[in-house]
Amino acid sequence: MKSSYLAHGKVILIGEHSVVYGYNALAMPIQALNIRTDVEDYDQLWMDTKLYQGPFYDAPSDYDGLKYVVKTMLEKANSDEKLKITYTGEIPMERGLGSSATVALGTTKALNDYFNLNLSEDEIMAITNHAEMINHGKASGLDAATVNSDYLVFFNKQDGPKMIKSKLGAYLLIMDTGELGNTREAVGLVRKQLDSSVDANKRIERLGQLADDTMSSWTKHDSQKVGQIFNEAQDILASFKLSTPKIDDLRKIALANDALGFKLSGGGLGGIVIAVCDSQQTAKKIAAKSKDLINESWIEEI
Ligand SMILES: C[C@@](O)(CCO)CC(=O)[O-]
Repeated sequence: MKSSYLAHGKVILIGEHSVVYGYNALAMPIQALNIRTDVEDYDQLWMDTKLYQGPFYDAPSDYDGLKYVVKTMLEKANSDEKLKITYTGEIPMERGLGSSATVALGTTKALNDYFNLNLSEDEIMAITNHAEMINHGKASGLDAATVNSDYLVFFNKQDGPKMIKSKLGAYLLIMDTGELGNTREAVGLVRKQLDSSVDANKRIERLGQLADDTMSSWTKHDSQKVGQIFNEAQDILASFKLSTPKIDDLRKIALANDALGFKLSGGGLGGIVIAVCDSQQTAKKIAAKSKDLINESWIEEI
């Protein structure tokens, strides 16, 4: 017997970090980046990824979220079946592209099919979110919701995801700095500042407001305004020490070459950055000018 599930990555447009504290955020799926999870019977419980091939529970601690998913699903199926779980495709890890949520969701859904468990969407998301908690210490649920959506997601912890089908009428340039951004560390760094500074709390609140402002500008197709909001959000994220010298350099290049706005995306401390552009040509020009600083880039119509 065999089952498989293809899950895609995500990019946070605005609201990273503030979403952990209950504010709204906006994130979009990236269909071009995806990972397929295949489950089949085998002579032992086995993991097969590009970076690790071996007994599932002996995998490095980076995979602790997945170990939780497999253990939970085997318990729900009341099974001790030996399985080989193979992950194919690539989403660069620790970049804010949702790789951990993608494989957690893919594993939960593939095992749900394999064992015919018929779990509800809520049960599947609860397992995926718990894996994300294990991976990141504190997870808002935004990543899991977005890798499970084919549309833009407006999200807060209380109400969950709301699908947004309208387009802004612009292009999003996504650039991978190649620097590993550790989400657990980034979330902890913000937490520490919030615990000791009233001003830090005001800045997080403002970040939440900026997500609301983005949503209203989005429905008015006001890409200039969204660009301005991105720039302010980047200033706030940088004030929490989540930016890096490379991100700061990329910002200068993007803004000097007609980007409407620029910010980091995801946990920060490296990872990906995003720029809103009025045309595909502008996005391509910025990517070309940034080529010595980045690993890869993608352009999405938004
Ligand atoms: C930094 C953060 O807001 C996004 C990580 O992709 C954490 C979270 O939402 O769980």
